Amino acid sequence: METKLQVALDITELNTALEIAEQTVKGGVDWIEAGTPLIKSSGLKAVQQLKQKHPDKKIIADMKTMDTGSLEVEIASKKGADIISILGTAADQTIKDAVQKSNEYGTQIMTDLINTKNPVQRAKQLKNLGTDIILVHTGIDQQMAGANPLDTLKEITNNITNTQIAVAGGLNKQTAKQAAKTADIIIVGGAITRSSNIQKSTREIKKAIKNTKQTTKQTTKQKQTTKQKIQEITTCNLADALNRKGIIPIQQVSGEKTFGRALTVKTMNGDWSKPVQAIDKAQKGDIIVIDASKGNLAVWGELATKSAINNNINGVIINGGIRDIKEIKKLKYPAWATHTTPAAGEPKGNGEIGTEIQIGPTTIKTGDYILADQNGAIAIKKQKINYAINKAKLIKENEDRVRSQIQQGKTLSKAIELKKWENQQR
Ligand SMILES: O=C(CO)[C@H](O)[C@H](O)COP(=O)(O)O
Repeated sequence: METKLQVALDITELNTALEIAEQTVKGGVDWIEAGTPLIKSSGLKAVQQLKQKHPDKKIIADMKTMDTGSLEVEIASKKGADIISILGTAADQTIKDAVQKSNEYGTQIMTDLINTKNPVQRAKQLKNLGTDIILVHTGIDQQMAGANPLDTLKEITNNITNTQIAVAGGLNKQTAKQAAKTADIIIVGGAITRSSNIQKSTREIKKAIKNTKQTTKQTTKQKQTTKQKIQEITTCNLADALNRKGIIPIQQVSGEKTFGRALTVKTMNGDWSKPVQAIDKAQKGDIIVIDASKGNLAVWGELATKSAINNNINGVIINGGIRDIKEIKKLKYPAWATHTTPAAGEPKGNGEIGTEIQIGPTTIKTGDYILADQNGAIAIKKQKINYAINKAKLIKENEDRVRSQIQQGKTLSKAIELKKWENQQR
């Protein structure tokens, strides 16, 4: 069987999902999935409308059923689904009921191995329970921590035969191509739905999975670095990704966006001794984060800035005052502070470098990451950095989709189907 390309419409606005589906069909997609978020926000009319508009395409209802297998397969089948997804972690009885009901309706069951402890063992059981397609799947939340489905796919395809294998989880053109060497169905969500040209990206992925014999070494080469991802996101995306955690309440004074590890400094009002000593202690690429308890006197100015530039320090953030603004701006140095003032204090040597500090609601430790731009600054715990950046990028790509709809003349309220989110209980 030729490898199939299935687009996963994991979006919450039905009209947008239908428009995207249209484009993917033009790009040569084989199967169309009503993603779980789409079904949960718009109901099974998403499946119904997709089937009405694309009667020749297989429509997948990504129900992720965990219980009442028979009932959920029945309602999805009645609405026009050709394939219904059931969670592999569901009870065997749920799977059996789902399979039986799908046989009655002439539909198929795709069991999703997402989050299964022993995927190979469970896949064997699912096959014996009569499931038609086994899906190797790394969920979107797991992807944020850097996981991908390719290793599990290898294990599954080495151990399971005579059953169709699907794969999903952050696949892009390169990884889809690699996966298509062994998988029968390649499921792609974000790399198509969040791309700026849906038709083109569908066509490219479709083409890539056809030529699976060619070398696939480029996976790692093409992987975006943290630095590249940082260039694409803003602190607003990051604030959304972190549910408003880590906000440092300060204002930009000078320079552009910056990113780096925090070197913390605790000092007192106007005491610029420890901040200046921190310049000598900081590593290349660090950001000096000073807590001067919003003191009215400046603890940083032009000379400290010049010294920080010499030491390749990525910026300064001050819970307190800064001065020499004209000069610092001229140097384009990335600087944030609570206020500007012409009055500096004196170097008394109070405080500590590298100690935990608290600015507003946020505790910052040396080694935490900082992203700062025109909107403000955010501290990210080092254990959360990959998740935070990946999630922020995903949020940014979702916004891009809305952005392009506005560009095409839709109002914001229409593009996001705003009314749908109103609390209808009240
Ligand atoms: O089922 C899903 C999430 O649970 C997605 O549809 C699936 O992961 C494909 O989307 P993406 O390519 O964005 O990961």
